Amino acid sequence: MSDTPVEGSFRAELPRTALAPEAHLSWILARIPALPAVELPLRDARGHTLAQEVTAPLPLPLWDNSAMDGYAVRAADLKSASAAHPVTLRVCGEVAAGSAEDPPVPVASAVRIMTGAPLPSAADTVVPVEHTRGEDREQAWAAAHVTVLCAPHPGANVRTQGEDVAHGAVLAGAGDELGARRLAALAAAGIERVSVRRLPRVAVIATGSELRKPGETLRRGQIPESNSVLLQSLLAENGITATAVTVSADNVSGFRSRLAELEGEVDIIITTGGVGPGRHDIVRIALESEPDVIAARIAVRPGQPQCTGQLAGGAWMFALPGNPVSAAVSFELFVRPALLAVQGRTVIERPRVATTAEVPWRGVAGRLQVLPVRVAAGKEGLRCRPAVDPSGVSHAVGGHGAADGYALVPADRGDVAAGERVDVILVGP
Ligand SMILES: Nc1nc2c(c(=O)[nH]1)N[C@H]1C(S)=C(S)[C@@H](COP(=O)(O)OP(=O)(O)OC[C@H]3O[C@@H](n4cnc5c(N)ncnc54)[C@H](O)[C@@H]3O)O[C@H]1N2
Ligand code: MOO
Repeated sequence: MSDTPVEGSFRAELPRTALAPEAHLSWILARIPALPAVELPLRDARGHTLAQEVTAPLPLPLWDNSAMDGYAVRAADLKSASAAHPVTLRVCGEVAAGSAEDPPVPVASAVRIMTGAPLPSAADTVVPVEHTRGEDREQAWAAAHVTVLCAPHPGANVRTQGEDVAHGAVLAGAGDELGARRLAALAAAGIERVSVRRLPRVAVIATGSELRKPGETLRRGQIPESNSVLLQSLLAENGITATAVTVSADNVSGFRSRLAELEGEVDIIITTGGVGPGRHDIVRIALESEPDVIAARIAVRPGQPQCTGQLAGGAWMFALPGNPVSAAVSFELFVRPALLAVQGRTVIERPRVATTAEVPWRGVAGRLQVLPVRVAAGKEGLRCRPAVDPSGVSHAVGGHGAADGYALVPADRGDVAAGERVDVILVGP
């Protein structure tokens, strides 16, 4: 019995004209729906993207305060102070961090002050305790009279109100990612809740009748399935926990039922496999009835065949090729930027770093070559070398596992010679 998944006719070819990868990404970004804003407590907002600009409701620092443990003084009282001619001031109070007091500082007097305590209004300068002597040489702090051994600059060791962030200044913009540092800045300014974009709900479906769980006994023709691990992990690297991860056989009706189950449950579906022109390439076949999904051939290697667009059920579909490195490169070029764009992220491109090719390799005429590379730091900057054989990249999941970057060789560049400059995006281990 034939296990051909569908009978009858279907488009057996991908479009002959290849679309530039930039044009394909622009097509996606112009259509993929943006996610709604939600309000979250600051502590739950890490990894989210701000939906609105945030301004500082309080200045940072909140008020003038001490940067040192020492004495709050009037600098004018200490103009003549030096180790040879110390000046003695009367100690008339103490403020610690948390104190609400504002003790007076009469002329020729000082207030003991601790780091972070509000500077008394009558003082303008702090002298660190190390630059003073108390009455008792064994004891650093003075009880009633402190002797100052140097003349401080007016304003020394004072952190002035708003010197870090002025009241009302922009702390973070719409489209900024909330990482640890930004969250701490918002918390310091007294912000408790933020308006962020909801994270995308993403389902992964790996398709292929040859696929078995890693570790399972394999008969001829079967292989351990790896793309779902790849995609689930790439999503996690982008702060997204996959809503559902499934592996399905090459069967059009089974695949369509899975899409129907996911309707309304997810924003984005990422599949791998079955987008080629083969008779069992069921993803492309199942998607032919979707009016807003395109089957495209992209001028890139690897990652050439792609089906993408909005399903009638509402979710956005990224049907990536099954070859493991093709799937990984497709995620990097098209899915990752789209995941950021739907969250309103301002910067969606990864920075490119300049490297030197350690060895020569053949380019891919007429297509962007995305070559997995290993990047190392040398005396003259970064160097890169292919992590896989450049002539057979798309299936080379093993070598790809050791890559930490992708070299981008433009379609019109030709071959790469040893010692030439190559742009690389660093993707990490
Ligand atoms: N006549 C043509 N054949 C092919 C063309 C073409 O233009 N004309 N394009 C080639 C290119 S380029 C690619 S890329 C692939 C796209 O293939 P599919 O998306 O249909 O992927 P499959 O055929 O299902 O699988 C390809 C390959 O990858 C292995 N695979 C698939 N899924 C997984 C998984 N989850 N884990 C591990 N390995 C997986 C699969 O066993 C195949 O070896 O088509 C070319 N052919
Ligand atoms: O375009 Mo395919 O993705 O080369 O392997």
